Amino acid sequence: MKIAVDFSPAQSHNYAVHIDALERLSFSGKVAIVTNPKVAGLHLKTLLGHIEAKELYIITVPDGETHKTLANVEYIIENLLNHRFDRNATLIAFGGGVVGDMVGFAAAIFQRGIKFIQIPTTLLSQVDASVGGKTGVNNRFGKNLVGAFHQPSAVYCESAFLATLPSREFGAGVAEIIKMAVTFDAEFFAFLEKNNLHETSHLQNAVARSIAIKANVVAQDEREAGVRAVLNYGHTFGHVIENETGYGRFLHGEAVAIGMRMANALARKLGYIGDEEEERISTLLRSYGLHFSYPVANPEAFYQAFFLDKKSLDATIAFILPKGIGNYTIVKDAPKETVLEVLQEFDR
Ligand SMILES: NC(=O)c1ccc[n+]([C@@H]2O[C@H](COP(=O)([O-])OP(=O)(O)OC[C@H]3O[C@@H](n4cnc5c(N)ncnc54)[C@H](O)[C@@H]3O)[C@@H](O)[C@H]2O)c1
Ligand SMILES: O=C(O)C(=O)C[C@@H](O)[C@H](O)[C@H](O)COP(=O)(O)O
Ligand SMILES: [Zn+2]
Repeated sequence: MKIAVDFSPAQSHNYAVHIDALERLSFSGKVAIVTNPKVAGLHLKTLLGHIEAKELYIITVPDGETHKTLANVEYIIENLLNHRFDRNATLIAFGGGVVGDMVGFAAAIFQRGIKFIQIPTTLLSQVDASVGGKTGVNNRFGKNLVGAFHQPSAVYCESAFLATLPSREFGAGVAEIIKMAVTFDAEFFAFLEKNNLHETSHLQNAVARSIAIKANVVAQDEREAGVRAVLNYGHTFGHVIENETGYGRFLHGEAVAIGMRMANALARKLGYIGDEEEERISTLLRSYGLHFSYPVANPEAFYQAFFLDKKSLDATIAFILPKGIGNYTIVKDAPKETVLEVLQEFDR
């Protein structure tokens, strides 16, 4: 199957997301596969069987969110310079979203931009991170605060790679799937309520639907001037949680799941969803182990951190909230007291 990411009329960077269709990839210029030791140990041999290149290098970066740093992007770039890479070169991001975001950023800035291909190996990176061209790294101030929009030239999602994924990582990917259903597609949400994604055919269906939603959104609004911000549902809160907890306690998808429940509590207080809708979303999250307790230690500090969010413009915070199920609203005037109430009451 193939899903187009079509930026018409500016078609220069259109590409396709290929699902279970990885055959032979041939390159005339130099190629570097960038991965981490875990993914390399599990799947690199399989990938190498699909690559044909005169000069191929493997670059490994350390595993984990704490390593999604500018220093590691520089490490990738120095490897490319050592091997005399030029503008005809291609990078292949082989791993989860951490590898994908860093490799995409390295490709965006190496000699002002070279091609890269995403071969995502986690559920989260297949349904979300590999599509749409958001690349970048974290720093001590927060998540993804340094980066660039740089679209891949192709994405290959192979379900076979997911066979080795630990169950917590599976759940983290489901969180981003639920995010897309809550905000864009009530029918998809009902599908998720009825069908367990541990069953292969349901998972295949959900992966394809999520990618189609994401492709459609980013094609309309590549640089997040409007609708793309909705893909940030749960993230305004979730990114603060990831940063507060040192990028170690929760996986990205888990922090987003907590963030979605915080956003839902705000949406309920502001009248955009009712108790029943809030409960339906919580029940679905709970069924994938995504119902974590997170008493907010310092609500004021948590609130101040929202101003570092990239959606915060001119000192205004933008909250992405569900409006019923399958629809969204972007709220820029949420009263501070109401937001603080949500944070104070959360999980107590
Ligand atoms: N650019 C975007 O649009 C976008 C979207 C969503 C998330 N993200 C970013 O993606 C990151 C999260 O990505 P992630 O959830 O893939 O995390 P990750 O990249 O850290 O991967 C999760 C873990 O799974 C391991 N792994 C990868 N593939 C495996 C496999 N097939 N079998 C066994 N283990 C495997 C990794 O080595 C890692 O330990 C965050 O940094 C987040 O900010 C970016
Ligand atoms: O593609 C997008 O747009 C998203 O917001 C997808 C998110 O799941 C992802 O975590 C993204 O990296 C967050 O974006 P950010 O701009 O808030 O860093
Ligand atoms: Zn995300």
